Amino acid sequence: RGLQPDKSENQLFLSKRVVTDSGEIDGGVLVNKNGIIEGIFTRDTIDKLFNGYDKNLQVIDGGDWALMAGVVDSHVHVNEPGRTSWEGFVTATRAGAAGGITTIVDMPLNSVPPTTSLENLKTKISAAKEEVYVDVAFWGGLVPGNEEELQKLIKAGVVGFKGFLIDSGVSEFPNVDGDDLDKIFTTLNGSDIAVAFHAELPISDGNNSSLCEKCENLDPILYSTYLSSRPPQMEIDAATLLAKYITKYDVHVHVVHVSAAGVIPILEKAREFRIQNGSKRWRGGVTAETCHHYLTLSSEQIPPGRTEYKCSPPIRDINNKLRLWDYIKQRRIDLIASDHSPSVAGLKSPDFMTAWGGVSSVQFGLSLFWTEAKARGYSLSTVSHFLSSGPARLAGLHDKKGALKPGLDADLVFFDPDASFVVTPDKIFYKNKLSPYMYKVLTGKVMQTYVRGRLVFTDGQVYDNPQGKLLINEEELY
Ligand SMILES: NC(=O)N[C@H]1NC(=O)NC1=O
Ligand SMILES: [Zn+2]
Ligand SMILES: [Zn+2]
Repeated sequence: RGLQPDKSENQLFLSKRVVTDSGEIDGGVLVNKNGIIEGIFTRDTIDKLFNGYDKNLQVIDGGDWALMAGVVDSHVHVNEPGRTSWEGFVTATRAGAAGGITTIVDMPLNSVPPTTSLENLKTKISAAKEEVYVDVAFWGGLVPGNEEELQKLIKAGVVGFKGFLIDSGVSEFPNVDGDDLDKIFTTLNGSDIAVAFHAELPISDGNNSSLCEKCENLDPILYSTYLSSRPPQMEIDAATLLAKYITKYDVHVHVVHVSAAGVIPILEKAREFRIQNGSKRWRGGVTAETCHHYLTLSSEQIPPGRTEYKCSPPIRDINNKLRLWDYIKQRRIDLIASDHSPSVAGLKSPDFMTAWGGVSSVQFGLSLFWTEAKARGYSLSTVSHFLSSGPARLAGLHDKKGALKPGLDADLVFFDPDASFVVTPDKIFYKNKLSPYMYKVLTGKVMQTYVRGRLVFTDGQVYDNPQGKLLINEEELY
């Protein structure tokens, strides 16, 4: 596919279902030449204001397709440079475009080097700069001893920091422990940005804290063996530790990929303490994310040897999944992301104990969430709340991204909420065509994606000339 049409005109996107924060309207979104939303109008107003339409106005009529804010996926492991055979900026952002994702936020680990210093961020940026199909922002990484890099990374425009409380699976990104946490929280006290944690703590049984003492005699081909090696208590213990820091320091703490539902009340108690003490931060500066795989899948349905389902924390039982959905309903979870953490097929051998932990799903988030959400009676506004505005708010991008509102970037998706499709390898744009959703039927299909008013995906194809930008402070880098 060649070049897309120039964006030299104002545009009017029409839809019978324009999805705003407060519900759907029959109307349109006016976008200026710079790709910024000028206004949202009802059909009546459009007929009056744009009577006969201006010659210089390009009208794009989606008809019955819903018009939504682009998805912001705040949790994507792009892995470039260093593990580019696992994923890369070209493939991850093309997959994003095909999935209605208009901004991804890259995780600091699995790339070599990891994003733990300003120099390393520059290395990553030179890899990303060549070609991105949607906008890309960056998390910085927290590892033992990199405190002096944090302010530099903030200046360079990282959206926040991410650290592990348990082995990360890659040796160049060691986890942080008690002493490191004291330093990190002291260094970042009062800062605006979020500090995100992979929140599992190893269970210590006294003298040995191996992850799988008791599982050694169990069959590693069975999912249940892996599941029993990472019980909910590991997430509960980590959340309890973070709650202590939340009450001591003024830092936005975000827990990524909550699987164990019991984490949520612990974080809420810590948030309540913050709010009682006058915190003016969004959600008291305590937020929780869960992922599509925890809301879509459950442990009972994972076949032996199918390690494309392996991730950490693990996918738990159906009761846990239903509790997470209750928290979604009650808006006690703040956002949903993919945690797309791919690898090459060779690392996904049938042994659950040794296979790479990570699910690939960037590109399918919108349809995955809608498949479950529609069946539960949720609106598309709810979808945008969890997939667009929540993640944009976490990443501090809410003045540019995440909603259909005047002044924000015209990152738009035409979504057919009634269509369905089967996930097949030929539809996948990310690099390694592995997925726990392979051959599953999903409801809701991304028809077109626009980044700042520019068409990047249509008719199942991504346009060849990339329109994405890196969301960094370029002038602070060189
Ligand atoms: N290193 C890495 O990406 N780990 C991720 N994979 C996963 O399943 N959970 C993670 O945190
Ligand atoms: Zn993680
Ligand atoms: Zn992750």
